[in-house]
Amino acid sequence: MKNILSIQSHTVFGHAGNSAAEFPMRRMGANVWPLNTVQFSNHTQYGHWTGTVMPATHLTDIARGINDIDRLKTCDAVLSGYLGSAEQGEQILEIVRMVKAANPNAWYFCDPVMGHPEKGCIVAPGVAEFHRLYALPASDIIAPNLLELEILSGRSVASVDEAVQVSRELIAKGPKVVLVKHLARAGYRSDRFEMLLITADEAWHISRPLIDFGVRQPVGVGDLSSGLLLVDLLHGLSLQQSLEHVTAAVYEVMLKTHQMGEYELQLVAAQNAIAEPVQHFEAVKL
Ligand SMILES: Nc1ncnc2c1ncn2[C@@H]1O[C@H](COP(=O)(O)OP(=O)(O)O)[C@@H](O)[C@H]1O
Ligand SMILES: Cc1ncc(COP(=O)(O)O)c(C=O)c1O
Ligand SMILES: [Mg+2]
Repeated sequence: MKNILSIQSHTVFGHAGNSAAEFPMRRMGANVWPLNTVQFSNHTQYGHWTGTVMPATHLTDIARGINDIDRLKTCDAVLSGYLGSAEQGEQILEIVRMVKAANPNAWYFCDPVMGHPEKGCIVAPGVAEFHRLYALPASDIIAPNLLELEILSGRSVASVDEAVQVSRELIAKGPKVVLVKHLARAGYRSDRFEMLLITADEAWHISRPLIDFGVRQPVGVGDLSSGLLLVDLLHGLSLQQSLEHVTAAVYEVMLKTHQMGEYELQLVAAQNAIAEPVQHFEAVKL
């Protein structure tokens, strides 16, 4: 069994952060150790929420406790996502160092959640800078959406070719794999949802249909995509197989959510389709 220390938000109601990633990762057969950066009533795109941002040292305190019982050496990957404060970022990198000291083969998978002015995802000040300056070089795999790719690289990205080029610039700074989770306006077509999976010498493109959710787009899609990709790669799937599985599984969740007329991702209802999607999309090597 693979063990994943997943450091993200927890929403008591609905699905974002760990509340979007934990169950699907388990459903795919990985052990998940959820470590929550915040405990909120609901995700921030509702516009208001209640709850608490964990003190930054709470994160290292928990990791130290796992080290004290000598289990950190069984951790195969640290996954980070939505942070409650920039200070938490420093502690997460300390945790990555602790895990890698205990298991030199462990990976650090960073989903650089930065907030989204148009969508209304709200993230604390300093978190974007933390991801650009410190998390990027420390990561083994990084999974930005288009805006995050532009902020990480300091470059504007208007096409698939540019996205590949800029991803390779990120790879030169640390990570070995870049997942561009949503190409949006930089994709080939405006009526498709497109992603890229890039290494130093491979680039894979995939696309699936867009579903009309109106103005209320479901949240947590990125968190779900990152979690599933990490499990697939840990299980030894190829880049192509992993990208195809993530795309189909997330599409199944989106379809189920739309069919049920819900705003929150219907992860439990779609669980069998996450594990064995009926949908299939082919990744194309660029
Ligand atoms: N098939 C689909 N049809 C319509 N919208 C989709 C589909 N798949 C994903 N989305 C939407 O695309 C957006 C992806 O968000 P984005 O900001 O690019 O990444 P992240 O989820 O990491 O924030 C989300 O708002 C999600 O609801
Ligand atoms: C608490 C919380 N966690 C995580 C996210 C990230 O969600 P997504 O996967 O859509 O980027 C959000 C977005 O609003 C959020 O409010
Ligand atoms: Mg995201």
